[in-house]
Amino acid sequence: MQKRPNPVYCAIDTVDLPLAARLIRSVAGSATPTVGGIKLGLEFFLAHGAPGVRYAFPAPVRATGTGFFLDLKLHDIPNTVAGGIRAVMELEPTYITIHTAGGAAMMKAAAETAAAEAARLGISRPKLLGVTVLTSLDKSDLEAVGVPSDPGQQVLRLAALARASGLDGVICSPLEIAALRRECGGDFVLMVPGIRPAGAATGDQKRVLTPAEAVALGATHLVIGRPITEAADPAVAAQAIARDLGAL
Ligand SMILES: O=c1ccn([C@@H]2O[C@H](COP(=O)(O)O)[C@@H](O)[C@H]2O)c(=O)[nH]1
Repeated sequence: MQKRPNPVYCAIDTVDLPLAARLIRSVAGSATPTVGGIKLGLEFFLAHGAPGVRYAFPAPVRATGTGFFLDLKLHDIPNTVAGGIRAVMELEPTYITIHTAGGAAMMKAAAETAAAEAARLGISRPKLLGVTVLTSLDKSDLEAVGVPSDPGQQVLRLAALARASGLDGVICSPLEIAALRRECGGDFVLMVPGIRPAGAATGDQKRVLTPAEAVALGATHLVIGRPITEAADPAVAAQAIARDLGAL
């Protein structure tokens, strides 16, 4: 039977550089990777920057076709965010995140800068994804910061703004996938954290579903961190998820 592409991006959230390199090798370094991509974000990038990315996620591992999601969640004035995009382009990320709450002008500046820099460097343009409502937040958290809508409505509003501003997709929780697919169409990238295999600890995540549920609803990619990286054997944990999704 034809295997599906593996939709799982494994979140490597650690400041321990050798550990990050080991984790990446274990899930993505073999001839049959157990994840479709690697996500490096705030914690890792603040500690190790671009040299750390090149060390922990070297070209031979990327050459297996493993995607690279650089989850920096940029949020500043348009000129500063454009500069941030320029600064990481040579790492050739597949995806970069910016906060939709930074507004339309910021998102447009980021999208235009990514396209112009990719052309100048002769590399593929990274896809820009807008962070909507963090998956660790629920309705009462939104109310506490002065947003009276429920998370579902707020995510739809921010995703529409992201799309109109030239972004390729958004980060959303699994609970918003179906509505976003209806509103934003089949090509809009839905990168979905808040994913927990049945029985796994939710930790600080509040809007969660299982990997199979999120894929059935129409997620493009799933972001899964601790259920893989904190397992006794991360490669085996990732393999079980991939098998469940028909991707191995
Ligand atoms: O709304 C968001 C946006 C980003 N994330 C990131 O995804 C992973 C999830 O890790 P788990 O260990 O599977 O909870 C993490 O790197 C977050 O920074 C998110 O969870 N929610």
